[in-house]
Amino acid sequence: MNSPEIKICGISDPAALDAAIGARADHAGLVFFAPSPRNLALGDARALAERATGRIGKVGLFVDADDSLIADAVNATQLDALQLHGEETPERAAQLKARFGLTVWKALPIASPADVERARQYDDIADLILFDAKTPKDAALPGGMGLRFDWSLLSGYRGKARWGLAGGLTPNNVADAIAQTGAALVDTSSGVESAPGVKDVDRIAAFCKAARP
Ligand SMILES: O=C(O)c1ccccc1NCC(=O)[C@H](O)[C@H](O)COP(=O)(O)O
Repeated sequence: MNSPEIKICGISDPAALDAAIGARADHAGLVFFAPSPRNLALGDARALAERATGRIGKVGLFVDADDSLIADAVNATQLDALQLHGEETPERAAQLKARFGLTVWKALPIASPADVERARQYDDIADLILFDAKTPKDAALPGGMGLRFDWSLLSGYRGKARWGLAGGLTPNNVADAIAQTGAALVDTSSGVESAPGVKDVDRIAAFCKAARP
């Protein structure tokens, strides 16, 4: 089994951050999307980022955000990466990469082979493609809903960019997900929570141990 990088997304309190760091996760996801139960006010994000810097990667999560929101978040937290989780086009992703000079992850919602094929449009732009489960059209969130997709859809994927797997990953299924897909990174949010937006430090530890025994 390959040893993938681990991202714990939707970190919103110091105990969860310390648990991710203690479990040797590689990235902490900080959500800047108001409808999310994990959304961070800039002041809270700044405090978490100060605790994280030098100990874990800081990935800012945005959904079709304008430059000013991204700039405010970057200035407050010195993000290491931007995760674009909306309808951002390759051109928008390239524009943000040029403006902020940061690593750019593009999340793609997956439910069909055609959805996977879209990754090719970001091949020379995104530093990582994050394959995530497509959420229902009327869903409040485009991610972070604990939904899985059919991992076999990725078996034929041969893009240039590194790619990661998200969507419904838990301590109980992440080892299978890695074995089945060979993902270079695994990402979870709901799967390590006791309630939406409430991270469970024991589940964070269990997820990281299962992903990287
Ligand atoms: O986490 C959120 O609240 C969120 C809101 C809006 C867009 C994306 C969001 N999360 C992005 C992530 O990277 C999640 O970790 C990913 O979607 C997997 O979430 P889950 O299925 O809950 O593990």
